[in-house]
Amino acid sequence: MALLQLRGLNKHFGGLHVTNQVNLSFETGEIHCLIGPNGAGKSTLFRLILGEYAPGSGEIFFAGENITALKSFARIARGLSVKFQVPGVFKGLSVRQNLEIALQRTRHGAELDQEIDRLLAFLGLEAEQKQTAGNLSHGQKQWLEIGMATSLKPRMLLLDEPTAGMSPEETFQTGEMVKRLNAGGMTVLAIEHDMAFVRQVAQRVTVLHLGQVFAQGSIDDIVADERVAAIYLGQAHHHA
Ligand SMILES: Nc1ncnc2c1ncn2[C@@H]1O[C@H](COP(=O)(O)OP(=O)(O)OP(=O)(O)O)[C@@H](O)[C@H]1O
Repeated sequence: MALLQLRGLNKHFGGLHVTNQVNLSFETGEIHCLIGPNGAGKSTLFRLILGEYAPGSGEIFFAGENITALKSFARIARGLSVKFQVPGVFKGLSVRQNLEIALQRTRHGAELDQEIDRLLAFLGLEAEQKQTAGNLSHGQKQWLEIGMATSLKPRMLLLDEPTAGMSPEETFQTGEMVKRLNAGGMTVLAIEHDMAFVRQVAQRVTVLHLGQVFAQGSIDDIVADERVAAIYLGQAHHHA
Protein backbone atom coordinates (compact mmCIF):
# COMPACT_ATOMS: atom_id res chain seq x y z
CA MET A 1 0.00 0.00 0.00
CA ALA A 2 1.23 3.50 -0.80
CA LEU A 3 1.90 5.62 2.27
CA LEU A 4 2.70 8.79 0.33
CA GLN A 5 1.46 9.64 -3.14
CA LEU A 6 2.29 12.65 -5.27
CA ARG A 7 -0.19 13.17 -8.09
CA GLY A 8 0.56 15.52 -10.95
CA LEU A 9 2.58 17.92 -8.78
CA ASN A 10 3.76 21.17 -10.36
CA LYS A 11 5.72 24.04 -8.90
CA HIS A 12 7.03 27.12 -10.70
CA PHE A 13 9.41 29.79 -9.45
CA GLY A 14 8.73 32.57 -11.90
CA GLY A 15 9.42 31.07 -15.30
CA LEU A 16 11.32 28.11 -13.83
CA HIS A 17 9.34 24.85 -13.82
CA VAL A 18 11.04 23.24 -10.81
CA THR A 19 8.55 20.43 -10.23
CA ASN A 20 7.07 19.20 -13.48
CA GLN A 21 4.03 16.93 -13.37
CA VAL A 22 5.51 14.61 -10.74
CA ASN A 23 3.68 11.36 -10.03
CA LEU A 24 5.37 9.28 -7.34
CA SER A 25 4.23 6.60 -4.95
CA PHE A 26 6.12 5.59 -1.81
CA GLU A 27 5.17 2.23 -0.33
CA THR A 28 4.56 1.62 3.36
CA GLY A 29 7.75 0.20 4.87
CA GLU A 30 10.18 0.94 2.07
CA ILE A 31 13.46 2.83 2.01
CA HIS A 32 13.43 4.95 -1.12
CA CYS A 33 16.30 7.13 -2.35
CA LEU A 34 15.87 10.18 -4.52
CA ILE A 35 18.88 11.07 -6.64
CA GLY A 36 19.56 13.51 -9.44
CA PRO A 37 21.87 16.31 -10.53
CA ASN A 38 22.11 19.60 -8.62
CA GLY A 39 19.04 21.72 -9.27
CA ALA A 40 16.91 18.70 -10.30
CA GLY A 41 14.26 19.81 -7.81
CA LYS A 42 14.81 17.29 -5.01
CA SER A 43 14.74 19.74 -2.10
CA THR A 44 11.74 21.51 -3.60
CA LEU A 45 9.89 18.18 -3.67
CA PHE A 46 10.59 17.76 0.07
CA ARG A 47 9.26 21.24 0.78
CA LEU A 48 6.11 20.46 -1.18
CA ILE A 49 5.63 17.20 0.74
CA LEU A 50 6.11 18.96 4.05
CA GLY A 51 3.82 21.86 3.14
CA GLU A 52 6.48 24.57 3.20
CA TYR A 53 5.61 25.27 -0.44
CA ALA A 54 2.16 25.04 -1.97
CA PRO A 55 2.11 23.33 -5.38
CA GLY A 56 0.82 25.27 -8.39
CA SER A 57 -1.25 22.20 -9.16
CA GLY A 58 -1.46 18.55 -8.17
CA GLU A 59 -2.24 16.66 -4.99
CA ILE A 60 -0.46 14.94 -2.12
CA PHE A 61 -1.96 11.96 -0.32
CA PHE A 62 -0.62 10.59 2.97
CA ALA A 63 -2.05 7.36 4.39
CA GLY A 64 -4.97 7.73 2.01
CA GLU A 65 -5.81 11.28 3.07
CA ASN A 66 -5.52 14.31 0.78
CA ILE A 67 -3.11 16.56 2.72
CA THR A 68 -2.48 19.10 -0.08
CA ALA A 69 -4.18 21.93 1.80
CA LEU A 70 -2.85 21.05 5.27
CA LYS A 71 -0.28 23.22 7.04
CA SER A 72 3.12 21.71 7.91
CA PHE A 73 2.28 21.16 11.59
CA ALA A 74 -0.82 19.18 10.64
CA ARG A 75 1.24 16.99 8.30
CA ILE A 76 3.79 16.41 11.06
CA ALA A 77 0.95 15.51 13.45
CA ARG A 78 -0.12 12.83 10.95
CA GLY A 79 3.31 11.22 11.05
CA LEU A 80 5.58 12.98 8.57
CA SER A 81 8.99 14.07 9.80
CA VAL A 82 11.92 15.67 8.03
CA LYS A 83 15.59 16.25 8.65
CA PHE A 84 16.92 18.99 6.39
CA GLN A 85 20.54 19.33 5.37
CA VAL A 86 21.58 22.04 7.82
CA PRO A 87 21.77 20.63 11.33
CA GLY A 88 18.98 22.09 13.41
CA VAL A 89 20.37 21.21 16.83
CA PHE A 90 20.44 23.70 19.69
CA LYS A 91 24.18 24.28 19.84
CA GLY A 92 24.30 25.76 23.34
CA LEU A 93 22.38 22.92 24.95
CA SER A 94 23.60 19.44 25.81
CA VAL A 95 22.85 16.41 23.67
CA ARG A 96 20.45 15.18 26.36
CA GLN A 97 18.66 18.54 26.52
CA ASN A 98 18.24 18.55 22.75
CA LEU A 99 16.48 15.20 22.89
CA GLU A 100 14.43 16.38 25.85
CA ILE A 101 13.14 19.32 23.80
CA ALA A 102 12.10 16.97 21.00
CA LEU A 103 10.19 14.74 23.43
CA GLN A 104 8.92 16.99 26.21
CA ARG A 105 5.46 17.64 24.80
CA THR A 106 4.56 13.97 24.69
CA ARG A 107 6.61 12.33 27.49
CA HIS A 108 7.04 13.25 31.13
CA GLY A 109 8.95 12.20 34.23
CA ALA A 110 10.48 8.72 34.26
CA GLU A 111 9.05 7.92 30.85
CA LEU A 112 10.80 10.95 29.36
CA ASP A 113 14.15 9.90 30.88
CA GLN A 114 13.74 6.33 29.62
CA GLU A 115 12.92 7.48 26.13
CA ILE A 116 15.94 9.81 26.04
CA ASP A 117 18.15 6.93 27.22
CA ARG A 118 16.74 4.71 24.48
CA LEU A 119 17.47 7.36 21.85
CA LEU A 120 21.00 8.02 23.15
CA ALA A 121 21.77 4.30 22.89
CA PHE A 122 20.23 4.10 19.42
CA LEU A 123 22.29 7.08 18.20
CA GLY A 124 25.50 5.88 19.83
CA LEU A 125 25.70 9.15 21.77
CA GLU A 126 25.48 7.87 25.36
CA ALA A 127 29.01 9.01 26.20
CA GLU A 128 28.29 12.47 24.72
CA GLN A 129 24.97 13.11 26.45
CA LYS A 130 26.32 15.89 28.69
CA GLN A 131 28.37 17.51 25.95
CA THR A 132 27.23 20.74 24.36
CA ALA A 133 25.71 19.88 20.98
CA GLY A 134 27.84 22.57 19.34
CA ASN A 135 30.95 20.59 20.30
CA LEU A 136 29.89 17.36 18.60
CA SER A 137 31.57 16.22 15.40
CA HIS A 138 29.70 16.94 12.17
CA GLY A 139 28.51 13.33 11.95
CA GLN A 140 27.33 13.25 15.57
CA LYS A 141 25.31 16.44 15.02
CA GLN A 142 23.60 14.81 12.07
CA TRP A 143 22.80 11.74 14.18
CA LEU A 144 21.45 13.88 16.99
CA GLU A 145 19.19 15.54 14.48
CA ILE A 146 18.04 12.18 13.16
CA GLY A 147 17.24 11.33 16.79
CA MET A 148 15.21 14.50 17.18
CA ALA A 149 13.39 13.94 13.89
CA THR A 150 12.48 10.37 14.84
CA SER A 151 11.89 10.83 18.57
CA LEU A 152 8.12 10.88 18.10
CA LYS A 153 8.23 7.74 15.92
CA PRO A 154 6.94 9.23 12.68
CA ARG A 155 5.39 6.91 10.09
CA MET A 156 7.59 8.46 7.42
CA LEU A 157 11.00 10.08 7.68
CA LEU A 158 12.37 12.39 4.97
CA LEU A 159 16.14 12.87 4.98
CA ASP A 160 17.83 15.55 2.86
CA GLU A 161 21.40 14.41 2.16
CA PRO A 162 21.90 12.83 5.59
CA THR A 163 25.51 11.87 4.89
CA ALA A 164 26.74 15.14 3.36
CA GLY A 165 30.20 15.93 4.73
CA MET A 166 30.55 12.56 6.49
CA SER A 167 33.49 10.17 6.32
CA PRO A 168 32.85 6.76 4.68
CA GLU A 169 32.66 5.18 8.15
CA GLU A 170 30.14 7.75 9.42
CA THR A 171 28.17 7.31 6.19
CA PHE A 172 28.04 3.55 6.75
CA GLN A 173 26.89 4.01 10.36
CA THR A 174 24.17 6.39 9.18
CA GLY A 175 23.00 3.76 6.70
CA GLU A 176 22.80 1.15 9.46
CA MET A 177 20.83 3.62 11.60
CA VAL A 178 18.37 4.22 8.77
CA LYS A 179 17.96 0.48 8.24
CA ARG A 180 17.23 -0.05 11.94
CA LEU A 181 14.60 2.70 11.89
CA ASN A 182 13.09 1.05 8.85
CA ALA A 183 13.13 -2.40 10.51
CA GLY A 184 11.10 -0.77 13.30
CA GLY A 185 8.40 0.12 10.76
CA MET A 186 9.43 3.56 9.56
CA THR A 187 9.09 4.39 5.87
CA VAL A 188 12.10 6.39 4.69
CA LEU A 189 12.66 8.73 1.74
CA ALA A 190 16.22 10.03 1.45
CA ILE A 191 17.79 12.49 -0.97
CA GLU A 192 21.38 11.30 -1.42
CA HIS A 193 24.34 11.82 -3.66
CA ASP A 194 26.50 9.12 -2.06
CA MET A 195 25.94 6.02 -4.16
CA ALA A 196 27.53 3.73 -1.57
CA PHE A 197 24.84 4.86 0.89
CA VAL A 198 22.12 4.41 -1.73
CA ARG A 199 23.34 0.88 -2.41
CA GLN A 200 23.49 0.14 1.33
CA VAL A 201 19.92 1.19 2.15
CA ALA A 202 17.65 1.74 -0.86
CA GLN A 203 15.00 -0.77 -1.89
CA ARG A 204 14.00 1.53 -4.76
CA VAL A 205 15.60 4.54 -6.35
CA THR A 206 14.00 7.44 -8.23
CA VAL A 207 16.05 9.72 -10.46
CA LEU A 208 14.78 13.27 -10.74
CA HIS A 209 15.98 15.45 -13.63
CA LEU A 210 14.78 18.95 -14.57
CA GLY A 211 11.88 18.59 -12.14
CA GLN A 212 10.64 15.35 -13.69
CA VAL A 213 10.79 11.68 -12.78
CA PHE A 214 13.51 10.47 -15.15
CA ALA A 215 13.95 6.84 -14.05
CA GLN A 216 12.95 4.47 -11.25
CA GLY A 217 14.12 1.03 -10.18
CA SER A 218 16.52 -0.93 -8.00
CA ILE A 219 20.03 0.45 -7.52
CA ASP A 220 21.28 -2.12 -10.04
CA ASP A 221 18.69 -0.99 -12.62
CA ILE A 222 19.70 2.62 -12.09
CA VAL A 223 23.45 2.04 -12.28
CA ALA A 224 22.98 -0.02 -15.47
CA ASP A 225 20.79 2.65 -17.11
CA GLU A 226 22.86 4.51 -19.70
CA ARG A 227 20.37 7.38 -19.86
CA VAL A 228 20.91 7.93 -16.11
CA ALA A 229 24.68 7.68 -16.48
CA ALA A 230 24.53 10.37 -19.16
CA ILE A 231 22.74 12.90 -16.97
CA TYR A 232 24.03 12.04 -13.52
CA LEU A 233 26.11 9.02 -12.72
CA GLY A 234 29.12 10.32 -14.61
CA GLN A 235 30.16 12.03 -11.38
CA ALA A 236 28.91 9.43 -8.89
CA HIS A 237 29.36 6.16 -10.76
CA HIS A 238 32.66 5.10 -9.25
CA HIS A 239 31.12 5.02 -5.76
CA ALA A 240 28.37 2.55 -6.68
N1 LIG B 1 12.61 29.58 -3.40
C1 LIG B 1 13.09 29.53 -4.65
N2 LIG B 1 12.98 30.58 -5.48
C2 LIG B 1 13.44 30.51 -6.75
N3 LIG B 1 14.06 29.44 -7.27
C3 LIG B 1 14.21 28.37 -6.49
C4 LIG B 1 13.73 28.35 -5.14
N4 LIG B 1 14.03 27.14 -4.59
C5 LIG B 1 14.65 26.45 -5.57
N5 LIG B 1 14.76 27.17 -6.70
C6 LIG B 1 15.36 26.72 -7.97
O1 LIG B 1 14.72 25.51 -8.33
C7 LIG B 1 15.64 24.57 -8.89
C8 LIG B 1 15.60 23.28 -8.10
O2 LIG B 1 16.14 23.50 -6.80
P1 LIG B 1 16.21 22.37 -5.69
O3 LIG B 1 16.92 22.95 -4.53
O4 LIG B 1 14.86 21.80 -5.47
O5 LIG B 1 17.11 21.28 -6.42
P2 LIG B 1 17.89 20.06 -5.80
O6 LIG B 1 17.68 18.93 -6.71
O7 LIG B 1 17.50 19.88 -4.39
O8 LIG B 1 19.38 20.55 -5.90
P3 LIG B 1 20.64 20.27 -4.90
O9 LIG B 1 21.07 18.86 -5.16
O10 LIG B 1 21.64 21.28 -5.40
O11 LIG B 1 20.17 20.54 -3.50
C9 LIG B 1 16.98 25.27 -8.89
O12 LIG B 1 17.20 25.81 -10.16
C10 LIG B 1 16.82 26.36 -7.84
O13 LIG B 1 17.64 27.46 -8.12
